[in-house]
Amino acid sequence: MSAPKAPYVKHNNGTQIQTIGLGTYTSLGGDCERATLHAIDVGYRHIDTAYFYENEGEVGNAVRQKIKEGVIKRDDIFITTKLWCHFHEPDRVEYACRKTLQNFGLEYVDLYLMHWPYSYVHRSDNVLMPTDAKGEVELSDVDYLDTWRAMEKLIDLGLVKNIGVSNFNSEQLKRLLANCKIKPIHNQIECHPYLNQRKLIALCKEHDIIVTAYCPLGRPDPSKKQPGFIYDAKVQAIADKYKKSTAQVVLRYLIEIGTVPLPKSSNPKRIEENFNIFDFKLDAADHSVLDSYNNGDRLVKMEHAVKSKNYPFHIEF
Ligand SMILES: NC(=O)C1=CN([C@@H]2O[C@H](COP(=O)(O)OP(=O)(O)OC[C@H]3O[C@@H](n4cnc5c(N)ncnc54)[C@H](OP(=O)(O)O)[C@@H]3O)[C@@H](O)[C@H]2O)C=CC1
Ligand SMILES: O=C1CO[C@H](CO)[C@@H](O)[C@@H]1O
Repeated sequence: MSAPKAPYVKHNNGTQIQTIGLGTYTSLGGDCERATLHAIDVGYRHIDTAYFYENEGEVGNAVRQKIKEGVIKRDDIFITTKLWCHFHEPDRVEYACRKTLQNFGLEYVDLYLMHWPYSYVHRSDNVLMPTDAKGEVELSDVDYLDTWRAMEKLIDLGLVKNIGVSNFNSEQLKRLLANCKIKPIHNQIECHPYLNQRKLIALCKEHDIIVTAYCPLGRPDPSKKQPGFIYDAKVQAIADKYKKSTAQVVLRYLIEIGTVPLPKSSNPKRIEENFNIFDFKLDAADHSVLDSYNNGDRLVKMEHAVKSKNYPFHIEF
């Protein structure tokens, strides 16, 4: 299968990242491996996973198989994974990263993100959401600056090529930028027409931080009363104009407003569809329609962490 071309964004440090990545959250039980294999054949060179998704092994199997088949070399593909909240104590960070690399069966990852700015207590490596007797998630108060300093060391150790953050708000980003040796190259945030994040994107751009957009399709669900914007008539009208699907229109929108979307799919046809977006461009009128959906609705609220001083969603952006 010949791979269609997808553009790359370039960071000031020389790192290049394909402007679309395969999301993998909830891809499990072989689906993630099959999805990653297919995505690589289709032309994806950017895969997003996390320790929390419990599928790093499946991503690693697929990547190693494609390297073995000669389809890609290791440095053709950009793999992002994330440090989970129970590994934030600085003396757990290197251990967590090595464990992740073991899961992948790889020697390094291209990007290691701090998944959230808040932290949990560590009960065991496999207890991802530790809860107390009342069933409440046990938060801890590790300062993300301390976690970050431990992440900086991973670069010198050769375990990761780049480091970044996820779900950081504007104040957390500014505090981190003012107190770090190595600046984050990424902030991965929820971004879609209901929450288009213009202000946070602008701040990131100012500081040379690439924004990856999670939930780019808004986790559509046709069985729901409110199935999501990809089922909306106004988005359908734009899609008809370009002979594209509504998902393709939304992914283009996210690229054109300055993000790198990470659509998750484990369906071969949709994996192809989501990549086939580099032969059209939206016009100003389309942007106005898509901008009009921006009502601030967040899908991922993580309300169990609202009492943490590092909960990111108490402020506007
Ligand atoms: N840093 C963070 O805190 C977070 C990061 N993420 C990352 O972002 C990725 C994307 O976000 P996610 O939450 O998965 O949500 P998405 O918005 O990507 O939605 C995924 C859903 O959309 C369906 N879908 C995919 N393509 C299409 C299409 N073309 N038409 C119709 N339906 C489609 C998928 O079904 P199917 O598989 O059947 O195609 C799946 O049900 C995650 O997988 C993860 O990698 C996500 C949340 C938080
Ligand atoms: O990456 C993630 C996937 O979505 C989850 C919520 O549904 C988040 O907990 C997590 O940050």
